[in-house]
Amino acid sequence: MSETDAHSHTAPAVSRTGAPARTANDALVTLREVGIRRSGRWLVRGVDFSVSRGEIVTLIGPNGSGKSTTAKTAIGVMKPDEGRVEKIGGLKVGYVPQKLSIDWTLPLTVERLMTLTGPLKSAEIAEALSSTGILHLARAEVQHLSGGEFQRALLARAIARRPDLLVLDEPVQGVDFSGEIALYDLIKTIRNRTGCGILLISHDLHVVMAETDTVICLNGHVCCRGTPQAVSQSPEYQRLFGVKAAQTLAVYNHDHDHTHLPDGRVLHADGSLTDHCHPEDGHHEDDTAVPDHVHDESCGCGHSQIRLKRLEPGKRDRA
Ligand SMILES: Nc1ncnc2c1ncn2[C@@H]1O[C@H](COP(=O)(O)OP(=O)(O)OP(=O)(O)O)[C@@H](O)[C@H]1O
Repeated sequence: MSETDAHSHTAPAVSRTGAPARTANDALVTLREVGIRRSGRWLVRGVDFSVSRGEIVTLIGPNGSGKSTTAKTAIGVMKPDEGRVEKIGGLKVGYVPQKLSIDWTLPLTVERLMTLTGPLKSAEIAEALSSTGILHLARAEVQHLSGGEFQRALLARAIARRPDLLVLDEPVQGVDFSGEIALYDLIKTIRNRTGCGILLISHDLHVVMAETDTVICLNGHVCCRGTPQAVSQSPEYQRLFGVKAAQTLAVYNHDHDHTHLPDGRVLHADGSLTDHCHPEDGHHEDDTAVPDHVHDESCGCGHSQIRLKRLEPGKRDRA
């Protein structure tokens, strides 16, 4: 799609073509003016972006806007009818598809699910399950997992082979709100720990965590792109999702003000150690924010490691 296309409008701080500087270097995969045509119609056209190491790029857009098509094209499952996809040599991809064909009537353990797409050593399985917090479910039947546990199992399978690029097509489906936040937090942790690039698909911006580096808003073509805050303010996003959506949009940020040590003690941001984390112990910052936290059983005190803040559009919390 050309720059003069009627659907391409450049808004302040949201560039139709200008991805952040970091994407120019070290790109794992780059889509250049990609178009996919099926049954005589263009599903997407003029799609242009890259994902670099350590970068989280999120595709948002309405149903049928071409998010999955674009992700599949990025990893080579679909071939472009115009434009091209460039990848670094030997690119290793981990993929969590939107739909999975599993025969739910057959017994299938989490361990077995991990190896359905190829062999893995037990140490690799254990490490991946441990990273996603479900090592204790290794022998559990997949059909008995909760929505959040199942998504964690799929994530574990995708990261087990240490991919350079992780492609996650709606990784929070079937997960409740606090579970969504925890999963996005986990995805960010994986990115921070491994340095992989992540291409994430989400329906809309309100669940996209502020740590997403670049949001690309699709509707058969790239409507706009930029940071979550910038995209939420762009005329293209507001046209697509409605001004009300942008006004009521909350980009959720969280910050860890304490760390749980292996021995059960809690290391606070000010360097002090306590046996528990109590909101009233004076270490927590601004616990009056609404909503200020979700319950996390691992905390042991009814207070969460993850604190949530509903931000007004355009405002950014502490990193
Ligand atoms: N192989 C195909 N042949 C024909 N049409 C297709 C094919 N694959 C996808 N489509 C159509 O392309 C459009 C985009 O589909 P896609 O799954 O990429 O959208 P999406 O943005 O991921 O949607 P959703 O949010 O509902 O998951 C849809 O109208 C879909 O019906």
